Amino acid sequence: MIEINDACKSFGTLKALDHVSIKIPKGCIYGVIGENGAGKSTLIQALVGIYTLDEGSILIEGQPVYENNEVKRHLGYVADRNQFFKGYTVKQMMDFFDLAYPSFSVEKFEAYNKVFKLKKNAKVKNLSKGMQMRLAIMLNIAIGPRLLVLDEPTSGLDAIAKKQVLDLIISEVEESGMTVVISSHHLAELERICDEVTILNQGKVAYQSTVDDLKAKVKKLQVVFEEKAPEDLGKWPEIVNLDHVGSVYYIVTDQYSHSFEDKLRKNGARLIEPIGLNLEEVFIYTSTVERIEGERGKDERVKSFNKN
Ligand SMILES: Nc1ncnc2c1ncn2[C@@H]1O[C@H](COP(=O)(O)OP(=O)(O)OP(=O)(O)O)[C@@H](O)[C@H]1O
Repeated sequence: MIEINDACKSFGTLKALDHVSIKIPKGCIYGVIGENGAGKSTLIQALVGIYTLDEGSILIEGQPVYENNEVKRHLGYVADRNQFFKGYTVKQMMDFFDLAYPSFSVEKFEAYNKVFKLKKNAKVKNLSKGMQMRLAIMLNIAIGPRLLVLDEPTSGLDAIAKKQVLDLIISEVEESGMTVVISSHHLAELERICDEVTILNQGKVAYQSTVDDLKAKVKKLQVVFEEKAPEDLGKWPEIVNLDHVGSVYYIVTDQYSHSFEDKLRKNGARLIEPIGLNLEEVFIYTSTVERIEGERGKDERVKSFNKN
């Protein structure tokens, strides 16, 4: 279990993390998603013990991670830009990891490399960005980590390599029960592999949910009203985006339920048809809504979009 409690981190006056709290169950694949500059890398670097926090705490299985070698021994970290030793070959990097991590398995590395096919005598600096990313992922999974943290692991990978990387992560989680934290703005990929996600927006938690819940609550509805749409429709608290083409209204809600449909019907809706949303669209709609944690943890919402 990983507990991120009220994490705050500023760079000068910029709040890169603003009271972020996340609980990650063991064996979970957890997605941290957000736009450029949302704070994903800052959170990840605090999680792996590179940054200290200004306020709050991060505990991995009850232990702080910063300057804690015992915790770091069981932690794999794939950064968005990985640092390798200049002039080292793939084999030398493997030997280095074998020396540094008691749990590193050369056999596992060799098995992964049957899929990823890196030349062992190739110099790492001569590998493409995608190949370097594959190497970093193989090295870190071969540690057999309890926690694997990946910052934008699929950036720079072609479609086939992306699938291979994500499939490898899923099969390792199934086999070893490790916990994975993965950041990305490639949401379509996370949707496939993640159990839970936190959406960050300007350093704050904008949304936090299981992927299934998120998709069940955030829905786009196509609605036709008997006569005119209610005057105040754009002000309804359940609605995060509203559009219409002629008499057809497109309503995005982040509080979908049968009672919301009943409310629409009581207000003259004659036809209500859900339209599928993928996580990418869910992200776009929810990141326009800032959530402010109230004193008792109750969500109070400020809607930043322009209501019709
Ligand atoms: N070392 C630093 N010094 C100053 N500002 C920083 C530093 N690291 C990050 N920031 C700022 O903090 C904010 C969050 O950055 P961060 O890299 O965590 O975002 P991100 O969500 O990972 O973005 P991206 O998807 O572009 O990688 C940004 O405004 C960034 O400019």
